[in-house]
Amino acid sequence: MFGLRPYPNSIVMEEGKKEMGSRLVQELAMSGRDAPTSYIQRDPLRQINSPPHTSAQVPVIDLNRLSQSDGADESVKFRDALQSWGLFLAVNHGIPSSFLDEVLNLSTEFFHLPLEEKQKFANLVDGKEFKLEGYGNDIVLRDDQTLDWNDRLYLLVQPEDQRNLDVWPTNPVSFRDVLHTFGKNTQTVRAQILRAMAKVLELKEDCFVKQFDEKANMYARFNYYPLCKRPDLVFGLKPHADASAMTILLLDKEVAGLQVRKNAEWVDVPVFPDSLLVVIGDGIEIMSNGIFKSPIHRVVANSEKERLSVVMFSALDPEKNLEPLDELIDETRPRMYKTVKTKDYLADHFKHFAEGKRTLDFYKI
Ligand SMILES: O=C(O)CCC(=O)C(=O)O
Ligand SMILES: [Fe+2]
Repeated sequence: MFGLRPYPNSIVMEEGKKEMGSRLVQELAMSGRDAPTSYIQRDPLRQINSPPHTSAQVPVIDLNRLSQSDGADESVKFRDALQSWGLFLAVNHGIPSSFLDEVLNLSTEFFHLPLEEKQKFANLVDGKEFKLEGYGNDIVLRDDQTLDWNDRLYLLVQPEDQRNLDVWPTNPVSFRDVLHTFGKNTQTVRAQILRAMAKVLELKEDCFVKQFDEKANMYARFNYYPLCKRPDLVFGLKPHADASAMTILLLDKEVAGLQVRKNAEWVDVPVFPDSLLVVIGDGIEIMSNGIFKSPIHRVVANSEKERLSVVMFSALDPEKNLEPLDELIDETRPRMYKTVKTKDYLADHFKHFAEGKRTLDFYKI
């Protein structure tokens, strides 16, 4: 989804709306009843079952080769992936596969806990005050909002001193430690990618990496997609672009479902064990002055298998301005986006996501 914390980070939902939003999808799925109308896609342009027609395949990039002196061909692939796809599957990223398995297993264990156990970390207080962090589902801001068929756990991971441990699960017991380590690992992978981005644009190596200072935000979003009886009518996650600067995802090892929009078609992101999926967010699209693309993507629901993803969103310090790098503006490539404070962009995105609009469009010059 949008991924990041809006400001303020706690909102009281209106009467009527809270009934729409306070049910967990897992409960709905277990009840065996049909999906409530609030989950049904009403927009005819958003056909769910449009099967991918294309033979285009999501690029796979070897991160280790990118940094080596003989990695020129990999750099060409990398640049093309960022410009024409806005995402790629990263292999040789340096995180041991046994650790990635642990992250996925613990996440599954959490979602399989009894409801009362998970509710201890709920994002909804007294059934109406919606907190951005914690376990639950979408805040409902509008009567005509279409909800998504997933429950999630959403946690600020960095800066470390701003963590809200009240909503960090203590069950499974190693959950917190593993998330802490995964956050550090993701940060290392992020730095590797940001340096490689600078290199392919022939810029100073640290020009992107230095934007992510110690106040930069990293959020984890654990998405759980229960079985859905009507995947033809309901999205696991509706089409959106990420408002982050960069998103690094650990996807389910067995069940696909994520699709990316490419050349006016939906392309499946394949199951690819031990890889990480790297998605450019609006932040990097803006900083790169539109050279790198923040792609539209969505998750289709599944009537036979549940699915899980662990998503790490990176954004700048909320107080920092988001704007194109000076080095990427000239007469041939004029500035394409207005300057906006990161926290204002995120707040806007939060509103636009509920309305089904794309935030980036409001900042184009
Ligand atoms: O679950 C997935 O595969 C994608 C999740 C996603 O796009 C998001 O959380 O922003
Ligand atoms: Fe996303």
